[in-house]
Amino acid sequence: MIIKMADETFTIPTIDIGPYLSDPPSSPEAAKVVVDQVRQACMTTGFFCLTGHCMSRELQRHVFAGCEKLFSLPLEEKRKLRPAGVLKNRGYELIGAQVLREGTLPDLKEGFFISQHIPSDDERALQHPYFLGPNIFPANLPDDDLKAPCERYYREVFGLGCEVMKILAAGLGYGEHVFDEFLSNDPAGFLRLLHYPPQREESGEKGEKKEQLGAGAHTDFGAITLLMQDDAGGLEVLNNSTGEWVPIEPNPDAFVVNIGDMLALWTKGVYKSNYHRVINRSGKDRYSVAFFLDGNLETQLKAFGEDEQPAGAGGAVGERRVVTVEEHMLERLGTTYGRAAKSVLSS
Ligand SMILES: O=C(O)CCC(=O)C(=O)O
Ligand SMILES: [Fe+2]
Repeated sequence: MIIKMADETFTIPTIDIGPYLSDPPSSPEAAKVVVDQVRQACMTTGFFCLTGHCMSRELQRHVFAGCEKLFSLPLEEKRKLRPAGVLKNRGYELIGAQVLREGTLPDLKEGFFISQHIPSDDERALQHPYFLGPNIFPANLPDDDLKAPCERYYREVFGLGCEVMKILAAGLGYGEHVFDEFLSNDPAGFLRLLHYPPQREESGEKGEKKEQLGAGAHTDFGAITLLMQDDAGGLEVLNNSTGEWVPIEPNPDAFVVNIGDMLALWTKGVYKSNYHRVINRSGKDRYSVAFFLDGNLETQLKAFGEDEQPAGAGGAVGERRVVTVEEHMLERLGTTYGRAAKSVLSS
């Protein structure tokens, strides 16, 4: 019998970025330590817990309180919160709408997307109707319960995400302006408020049912993700060399930051976009808020230091085509949500 030992080299560090952010600046040496720690995390697990940020605990609590109120609305109210037209990533996402891992049951979670509010007749929304458009909020929740804290949180977490991108740029060696274009032209970013009902570890008899997860194993599509989780726990990261799922313990002071597929592509896999999943074994409801930094929809995704290469999905074999951020996002969203539709149809 082979007994798998826990791999102590697979650690998800907690990195205090305070010395990098501090105003007046702390010593260049202290800022460099932050840059190096972040680079190391990106090259190994692709995950770190970020502390030393300026977001207030009060705002975070306010957003979580908003999540509870939103998700406890009657289902028929939540179902109405769907965007018009082709706009994705706004409004309510039903339990079971997404299958992140092929072969598993639809995820046991419900979500709600918020982004920058852009009126539907705005030129930017007309040009990018899939990702730029108006936010949707439930009419029967006071603005102060959900809209106001979430809009403020969105602005602040976006700012924090941009700071993380600066730290990444400082460690990458392609110059401090390497992400300037990506972060220009109304860069896209999305908040996803998430609710995971409690679940039993195994649903159904062994072998009879497919695996049920809160969120199936997946990598994130964008550049980076900043996640605020409550105290329920359940987020796990894959240690590829042992196959073990490593929990990320909740820390109210920390954002969980992870590298997404775009950074892996830019760095040709030097920065890891790692698999993670959620199983809510806490016996109570779990809430989390993910912020995905997806950037300038027109940016072409190609590895740093290369003029052109086939990137992402969508390019035919042998065709040297570079996809844009928008094409990449559409392809990834199409795959995971398409799977859920198939799974519902076949169940
Ligand atoms: O809820 C979590 O802890 C993780 C969510 C997640 O991985 C995602 O939405 O991509
Ligand atoms: Fe994720």
